[in-house]
Amino acid sequence: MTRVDRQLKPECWQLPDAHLLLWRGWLAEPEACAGYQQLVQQLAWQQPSIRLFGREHPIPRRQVWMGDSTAHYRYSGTSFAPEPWHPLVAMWQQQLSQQLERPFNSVLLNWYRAGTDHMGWHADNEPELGPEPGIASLSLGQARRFDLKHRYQPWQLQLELGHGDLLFMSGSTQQYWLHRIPKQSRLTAGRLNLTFRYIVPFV
Ligand SMILES: O=C(O)CCC(=O)C(=O)O
Ligand SMILES: [Fe+2]
Repeated sequence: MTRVDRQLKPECWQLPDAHLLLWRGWLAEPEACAGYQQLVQQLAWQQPSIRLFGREHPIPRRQVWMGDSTAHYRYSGTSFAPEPWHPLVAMWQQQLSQQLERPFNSVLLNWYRAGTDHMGWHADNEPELGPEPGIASLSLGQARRFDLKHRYQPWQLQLELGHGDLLFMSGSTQQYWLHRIPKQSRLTAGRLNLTFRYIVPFV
């Protein structure tokens, strides 16, 4: 994919308290396909447990935390050191920082092996992300539904994130809106999602 293609206008929504931009096909088909295969095969996928109402539950998907060594990530009371950058992911990180004009020093990769893997309602509002985090989310593989709902108003939005699509969430989105990847049990193919973030370094 050329630079010119990537400057295509994104889709955007006039949503109160949110700022969302979506570039369909930010990665061209061959690059997206090769990326999916490489990352699924080469990364050390984990299934950590999270504590919910006093009980430990393994997350319903696989994940890897990757980034600069200073970008620690706190999850369920524990601080995780990131895996070193995979060269392909490092290349996308640089392209995204340039296009979106902001630094990203880490990425959470989620692998949904089939439609039964999912992620519940949450916001990416951890204190180490700062007050108005910019989150760049790149999807590869099976298209999945991405739901958003306002925390205080009866407003919802459903998007579909497809192979190679880039979604950028910024401004007050994480403060006012929750998002999730619901189960779609009939889907059998896998999907990868990479959320590039900037974590205030932990020294
Ligand atoms: O898989 C997705 O598209 C969403 C991932 C997500 O919300 C997250 O990593 O915080
Ligand atoms: Fe999220």
